[in-house]
Amino acid sequence: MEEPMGRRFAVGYALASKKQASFIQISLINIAKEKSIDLIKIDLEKPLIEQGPFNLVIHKIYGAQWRQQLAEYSAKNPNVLIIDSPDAIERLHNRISMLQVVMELSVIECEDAVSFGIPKQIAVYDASEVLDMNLEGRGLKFPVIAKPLVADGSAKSHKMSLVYNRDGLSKLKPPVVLQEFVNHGGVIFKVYVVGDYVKCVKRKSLPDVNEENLGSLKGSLSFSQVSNLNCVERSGDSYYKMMDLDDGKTEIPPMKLLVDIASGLRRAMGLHLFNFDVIRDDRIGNRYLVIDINYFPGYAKMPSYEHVLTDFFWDVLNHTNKKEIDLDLDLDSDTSGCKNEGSMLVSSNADVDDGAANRILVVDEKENPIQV
Ligand SMILES: Nc1ncnc2c1ncn2[C@@H]1O[C@H](COP(=O)(O)OP(=O)(O)OP(=O)(O)O)[C@@H](O)[C@H]1O
Ligand SMILES: O=P(O)(O)O[C@H]1[C@H](O)[C@@H](O)[C@H](OP(=O)(O)O)[C@@H](OP(=O)(O)O)[C@H]1O
Ligand SMILES: [Mg+2]
Ligand SMILES: [Mg+2]
Repeated sequence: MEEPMGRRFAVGYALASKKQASFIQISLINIAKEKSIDLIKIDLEKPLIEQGPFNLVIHKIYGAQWRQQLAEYSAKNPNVLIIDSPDAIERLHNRISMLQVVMELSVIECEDAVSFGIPKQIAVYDASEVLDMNLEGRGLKFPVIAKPLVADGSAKSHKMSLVYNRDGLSKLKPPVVLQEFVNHGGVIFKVYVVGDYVKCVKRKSLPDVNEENLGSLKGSLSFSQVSNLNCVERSGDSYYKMMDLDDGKTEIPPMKLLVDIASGLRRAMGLHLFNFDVIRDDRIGNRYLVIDINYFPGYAKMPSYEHVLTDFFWDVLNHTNKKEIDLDLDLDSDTSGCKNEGSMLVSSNADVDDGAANRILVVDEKENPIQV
């Protein structure tokens, strides 16, 4: 669709400095400009209400103050799109409510023998609960992953531990979620969603745990952001070349399933910009588990993200009114219209020095890297 002559759109972005540095690449600015879209930084030191005018505001900022600013801005500028609503984003800040929504997607029809779900998990709120907890009685068995209950973007919220046995439980600092560790062949699928666009990439994950070795393993092992460990500064295409895993043998989950989950989540959560992590349960061949959902993830790691995001901005800016965008989440029931790409790897990392890429690094209690 051609833009009307002379009409330009302003997209204000409010992002933490690290996110801004990775997302606001010159390539994105230029591609958006060609489509008459100007990306404008929102100054977080000044009241939002004094900035603009914007046609669309995108944001990933935490806290009550920012929510208040958005509410005031929205009240004064009811026709400006805010993507996404802070209330809708909030659900992803708690690892229980985050995955609960997956369980509510009961309408998805799967091909023969293909199923999806979430790992068994329980929330532990109090340190005293941990010590005499009967895991088995609560439907869990070792090993489990302990994840901070709160997923608020802080470094702390990404600090996890793989707990092999009862000894490992004593070190936990509730509130945490204890989630069954599911062997999945060391590969994770990251499914990026941008409106109705869906893209799946493969990354390295934690290696499988052999049940026979459980007795001999020390209590627990700490780790953080495993799937981002090979992340390098973006330069040209090198970001995703380094990170995407081209092991030549792991097939991605059926794309129809991923697109259906993506559009189900989009509607159920009322969000346009997120990704979700999927593993294949090694115990049951065609069972896929959603283990994490992230708001406004690292899109710059997604091939051609500049075009994908620019097309998305263009689409939402050209809906005739704001209501239509909000309703789009509920009314767009035809998933066959989703733009998705069946195969994940646009690039091969065969030409990349794979020395580091072949290792999974975890950190011990004192943050020393260990190789597993
Ligand atoms: N239930 C599970 N079974 C097996 N491995 C898991 C499980 N949950 C998490 N993992 C592993 O731990 C890693 C981190 O878990 P998770 O994605 O929940 O953390 P996160 O810090 O929120 O990640 P992100 O950086 O994607 O936000 C995953 O990428 C995967 O390698
Ligand atoms: O720190 P928080 O607010 O939790 O957000 C992170 C997400 O949790 C991660 O999922 C993002 O990495 P991926 O895009 O590889 O999933 C990660 O991407 P980034 O490190 O490239 O910004 C972050 O968006
Ligand atoms: Mg994750
Ligand atoms: Mg996460």
